[in-house]
Amino acid sequence: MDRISSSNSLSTPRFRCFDPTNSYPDHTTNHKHYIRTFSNSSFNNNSHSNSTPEMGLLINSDPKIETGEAGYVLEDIPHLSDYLNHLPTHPNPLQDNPSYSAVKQYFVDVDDTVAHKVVVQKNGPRGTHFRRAGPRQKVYFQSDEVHACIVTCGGLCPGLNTVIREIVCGLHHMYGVNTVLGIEGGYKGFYSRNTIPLTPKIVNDIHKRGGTILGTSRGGHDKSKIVDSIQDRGINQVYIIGGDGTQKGVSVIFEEIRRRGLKVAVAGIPKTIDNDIPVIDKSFGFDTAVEEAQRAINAAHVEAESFENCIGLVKLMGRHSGFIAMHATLASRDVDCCLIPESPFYLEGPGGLFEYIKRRLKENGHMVIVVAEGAGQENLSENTRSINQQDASGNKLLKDVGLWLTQKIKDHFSTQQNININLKYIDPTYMIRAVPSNASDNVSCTLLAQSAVHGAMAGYTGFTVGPVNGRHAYIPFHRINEKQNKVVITDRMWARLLCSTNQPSFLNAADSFEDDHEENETEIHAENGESEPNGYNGQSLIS
Ligand SMILES: Nc1ncnc2c1ncn2[C@@H]1O[C@H](COP(=O)(O)OP(=O)(O)O)[C@@H](O)[C@H]1O
Ligand SMILES: O=P(O)(O)OC[C@H]1O[C@](O)(COP(=O)(O)O)[C@@H](O)[C@@H]1O
Ligand SMILES: [Mg+2]
Repeated sequence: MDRISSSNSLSTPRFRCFDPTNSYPDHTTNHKHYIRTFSNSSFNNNSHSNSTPEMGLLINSDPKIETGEAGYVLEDIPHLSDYLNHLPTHPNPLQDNPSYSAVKQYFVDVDDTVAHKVVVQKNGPRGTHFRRAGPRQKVYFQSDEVHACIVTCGGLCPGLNTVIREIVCGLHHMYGVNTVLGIEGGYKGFYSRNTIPLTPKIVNDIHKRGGTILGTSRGGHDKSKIVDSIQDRGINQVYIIGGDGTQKGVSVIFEEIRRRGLKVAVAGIPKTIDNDIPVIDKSFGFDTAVEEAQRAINAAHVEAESFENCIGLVKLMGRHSGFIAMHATLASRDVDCCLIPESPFYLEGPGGLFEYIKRRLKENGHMVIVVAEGAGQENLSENTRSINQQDASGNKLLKDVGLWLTQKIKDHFSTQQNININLKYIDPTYMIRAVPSNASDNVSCTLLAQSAVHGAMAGYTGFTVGPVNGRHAYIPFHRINEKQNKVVITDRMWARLLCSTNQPSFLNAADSFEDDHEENETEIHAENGESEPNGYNGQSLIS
């Protein structure tokens, strides 16, 4: 097995994945290949161990990348045994669980990996793969040894409570774990808030409620204090549920835990209503958000139909990624125009928004516009745009594109066209975020939680779990944190949307898009190479 830095080699030898949770004769030699460990004496969960490489622990934090035949690449995740010697293993208790023991295939095979891309060319390389999630034959924790904790960070998203519930129940029912702590109020809760014990009884009904029973927050990520708190409490499995910001925070926490040489498994569970996390097919809560957005769009349509020259305008979530707006538009069929951050638009002149509005009102007497919150920010004038203002987590604060559009449309039609426009603006953001997850998201949450639990019990650490082409995989942080997932407007999904609304593409007359946004275009093409042809990360909703 070779370890490489990046490239796909077609000439590498035949390969067998090394999985420390299954017994193979080449176990030790293989693993020592990329992580050298001199000692595990620094493992001490009761003092703030500050082991450094100089003190005896040599830690390689490079990505674990292995190659195989025909351009096969495995982007692997860290394992506790990478930096801790002589960790005892135990048979997986699921082997005695009647639900799992009957069929061997319920356990993950050592060679199972999940392909990042499913659309491939006949002679192309096999490409990037991730380790498949699921139960292993061996575990690295005994049931009564596990002290787990769960924290939720960032904005709300439907399904948070379901994930909490299923981690607690998964640990208890599958692995006999009884000690799970809830950290209240996001990252800062590790050092400034109380904890609550979580048992299957306490979490029994929480999936029916919106929000998170643990509370959440932005900001307050203090790596040292968080890891101190983890050590002080004797926690050895950390489940962190949150979005793109949170996953960056998990990565930092994991690095510190590894630096201190702690036997603590760290698992990130991606939560993003905006669907802006790369690699994974989609995040839990997304389907619920799209479904809930239909209510706002329906209301806008009813209003628009009822008044003369009426426009229903709905602002949906999506700071940098227009997935909710795009899918809500495609689902609704009542939307005449969808504006997203990835597709710059303009108001005046041929091919612009005003021209289109005028035509639709003439043809139909009313129209519905859906705008993602991050759309058109480049159009908002300097005095309406909040330059450099950030929330506690460092996210740029956006101005309300809905209010801006409302004003611009009204001004334009009353002064320049002498047409009195009725405009009904709906911002359902917090109503959408606060609902409980729907049935399909509940299933996603359950699978995510269980995959995270299987991974941590098997000693894996420093990973984010998520569906990749419909199969759950353990994804290394560098892949999750390297970029944001965005709608690729050169992919066919955007063409489908343009076709369904019949709106202008805003591409033809916008010379500025080609000239002034050269960097943007490069980015779009680069991303296009990374994404599936359907414009979605993985599984297509509409093929
Ligand atoms: N680059 C980063 N490094 C460490 N922590 C971060 C980073 N970015 C965000 N965080 C922390 O992650 C948490 C959630 O981030 P935020 O952006 O608010 O929400 P989300 O995770 O939903 O994107 C916050 O507590 C924030 O301090
Ligand atoms: O008002 P808040 O709580 O900062 O949340 C608003 C933001 O939350 C989101 O819904 C989700 O953002 P996160 O992924 O950072 O949680 C964004 O679409 C929106 O801008
Ligand atoms: Mg975010």
